[in-house]
Amino acid sequence: MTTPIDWASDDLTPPPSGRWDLVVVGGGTAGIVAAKTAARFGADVLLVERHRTGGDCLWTGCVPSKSLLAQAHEGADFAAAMAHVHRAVETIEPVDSPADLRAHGVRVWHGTARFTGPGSLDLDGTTVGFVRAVVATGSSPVVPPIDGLDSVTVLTSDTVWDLTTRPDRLLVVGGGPIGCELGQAMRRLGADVTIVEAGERILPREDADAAEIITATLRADGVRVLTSTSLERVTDGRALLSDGREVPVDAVLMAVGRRPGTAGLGLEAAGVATTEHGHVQVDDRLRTTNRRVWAAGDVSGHPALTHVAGVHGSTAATNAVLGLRRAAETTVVPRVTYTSPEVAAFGEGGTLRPGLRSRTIDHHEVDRAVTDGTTAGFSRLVLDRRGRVVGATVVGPRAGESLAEVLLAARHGLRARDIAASMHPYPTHGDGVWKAALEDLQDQLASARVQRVIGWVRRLRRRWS
Ligand SMILES: Cc1cc2nc3c(=O)[nH]c(=O)nc-3n(C[C@H](O)[C@H](O)[C@H](O)COP(=O)(O)OP(=O)(O)OC[C@H]3O[C@@H](n4cnc5c(N)ncnc54)[C@H](O)[C@@H]3O)c2cc1C
Ligand SMILES: NC(=O)c1ccc[n+]([C@@H]2O[C@H](COP(=O)([O-])OP(=O)(O)OC[C@H]3O[C@@H](n4cnc5c(N)ncnc54)[C@H](O)[C@@H]3O)[C@@H](O)[C@H]2O)c1
Repeated sequence: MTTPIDWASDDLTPPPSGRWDLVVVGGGTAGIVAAKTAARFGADVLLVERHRTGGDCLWTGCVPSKSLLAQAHEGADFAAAMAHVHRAVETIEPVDSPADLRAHGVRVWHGTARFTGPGSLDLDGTTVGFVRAVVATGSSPVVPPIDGLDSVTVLTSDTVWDLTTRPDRLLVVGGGPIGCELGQAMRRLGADVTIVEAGERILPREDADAAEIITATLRADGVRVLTSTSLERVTDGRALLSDGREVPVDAVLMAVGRRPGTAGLGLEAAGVATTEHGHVQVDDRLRTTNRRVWAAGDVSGHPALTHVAGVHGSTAATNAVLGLRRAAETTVVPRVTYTSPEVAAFGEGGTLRPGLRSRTIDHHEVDRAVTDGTTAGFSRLVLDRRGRVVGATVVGPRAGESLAEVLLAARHGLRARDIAASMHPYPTHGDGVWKAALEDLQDQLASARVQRVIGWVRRLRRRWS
């Protein structure tokens, strides 16, 4: 996406080689939130961004993908959909702009940062010192070497937004959130789409029942979903798959995961260690092996999600500037795949650990799903022995929104009966979660112990009256 960034002349002049309270490397969600948080605490903050502030989420991730999906679900044509994508990015861009960072008291510099020591950075030839630093350099798509790939158009989530015409036949490699979202969007925009997933099912992080519904929906849309399959090579415009199948293709979209952004960052010079997967190694407070350096966002190995990057960016900056010891949130971390229907989940799920129970409401029992004709889905709560909410999966329209109350409940140790006790508007999709909580409450009430107490109270009342 080529929308230019409005850098001020100040952003293009290297900052004075002084010592900053906090230097933030990377101007994506994690870096922006870290820098603004630190500036709010009165720190002298320098943010260094080598490409464009806003990072992956704004330019190549959440914003364009959700814009494309919205248009695809409406049945727009490709050109109109892409025009909407670009408008949405331009509309949101000012919130992440250098101007907005400056308005928050952050000094912004457009250039590349590289650590030269435990308290110093090289900024394209200028050395600056720091008391503390936050690494927020994000991640980038992995493109595995595959024979003949250079004979077709190879797309990633970085480049797909530059397309001006729709590829007629698209092979998507990888059935994770990117492959499913973009695969469904491109199919609904008219492309012939095949998704090949090496694992036994798509969306491997999600509940198997959720993955089954998304597989069925994609197939109903006309997407070829091939699991336990990978791309072997490309010859003469045909993709040769591991199951022996040949699929004609115009373009291949690589969606097989991401690589943390640590190359050329000079982390060794700073004494910042990385994990075996190449992420910056952080402790539970997001501090690296250099006590003056913190890390947040995709580069840290925590789930690669914008809300995680933002919340952790704030935690890292707060710990760095104020010397607090706040632990990074890792338990109540929601994730949503924005296919139609959406898959929203957090916490415990899948095969349940001993002591946990689940309550599932099929959306055939949710009146709003019936009225809207969107019954492919379910709401599932996972509860501990005391009935506290420790996980959930919702599959359905706007499932991400249905998750909000469950997240609040989990964060505050509330029980299913607390959700059951709060009146919900009728008819909404949120009825699925409410009904799951009510069902659990009714089962508790039906237990022998509770029935004995109820019988005793009844007999007592009869005697008194
Ligand atoms: C297609 C797609 C859809 C997505 N959809 C969602 C979604 O719906 N919801 C969700 O929660 N998440 C989504 N994500 C994930 C989300 O975009 C990322 O988790 C989030 O943007 C990560 O933010 P970050 O700040 O860690 O990194 P980034 O946004 O990648 O920012 C890192 C920045 O650091 C800069 N940088 C790197 N090295 C240097 C250096 N040496 N010097 C200076 N600057 C440097 C880069 O230029 C970049 O701007 C999606 C991702 C993709 C690809
Ligand atoms: N809605 C959202 O929140 C959203 C949307 C898109 C991306 N994201 C973030 O971006 C991250 C990256 O997404 P992603 O989908 O690229 O990666 P991913 O790691 O989540 O999924 C990659 C998929 O590709 C499969 N795979 C790996 N190698 C393969 C091969 N050679 N052939 C076929 N299949 C192969 C994996 O089994 C996996 O299912 C996500 O983990 C997520 O955190 C979030």
